[in-house]
Amino acid sequence: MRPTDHLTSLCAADWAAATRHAFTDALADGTLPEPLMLGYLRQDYLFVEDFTRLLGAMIAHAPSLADAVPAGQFMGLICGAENTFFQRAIAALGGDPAQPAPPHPVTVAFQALMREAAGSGRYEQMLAVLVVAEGSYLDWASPHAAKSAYLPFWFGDWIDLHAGPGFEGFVAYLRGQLDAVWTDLTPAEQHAVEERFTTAVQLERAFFDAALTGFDAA
Ligand SMILES: Cc1ncc(CN)c(N)n1
Repeated sequence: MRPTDHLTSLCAADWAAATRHAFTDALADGTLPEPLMLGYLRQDYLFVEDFTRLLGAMIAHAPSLADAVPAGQFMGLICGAENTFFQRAIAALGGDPAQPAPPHPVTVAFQALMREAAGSGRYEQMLAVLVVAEGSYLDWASPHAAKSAYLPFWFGDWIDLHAGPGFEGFVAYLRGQLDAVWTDLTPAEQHAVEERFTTAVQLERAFFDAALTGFDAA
């Protein structure tokens, strides 16, 4: 079994819940109330800030230029099209993208996880969080890719950013990086990756649970 399949198998119920969630089902149907999407995007913009720093740390720790280039290209997407999406969508839904939301406890927990991974100095720890963050989004968004063109852009573009051959290739690259380093890790290091990975999946699930309830209600 691939190491990244082993990691997913450790938290299969949470993975399934995070990738087949009522929040994303409603988003893809276009029935998600706009205030819930706005609350989600304002919290997720806080997530993206620390995600960007984590990706930067991962690039800094990549073993070679070839190992770093796909992540460097993805950084351009995050700081380009995705950042612009947040600003456009939050404004269109009635928010102010220049006013950060008060962070919800789930967002705070996710920020802490990403900062710990980024500060660990350990490539595999950084990859554990990145594989979850991008792999879980690929899994929920891909089945809905054909619907995106018929949705308001704040739903449709969010699906498009997480589906399609380019994003599939990026997730495959992240998984390949983690798979490649796994066998050289000590049992303690592998256990630390398992902890980081399963915690990240729990938080992905909790993030969508909170988004469905309404972040602003917290
Ligand atoms: C919480 C969360 N996890 C993952 C992603 C995918 N980039 C995201 N935008 N937000």
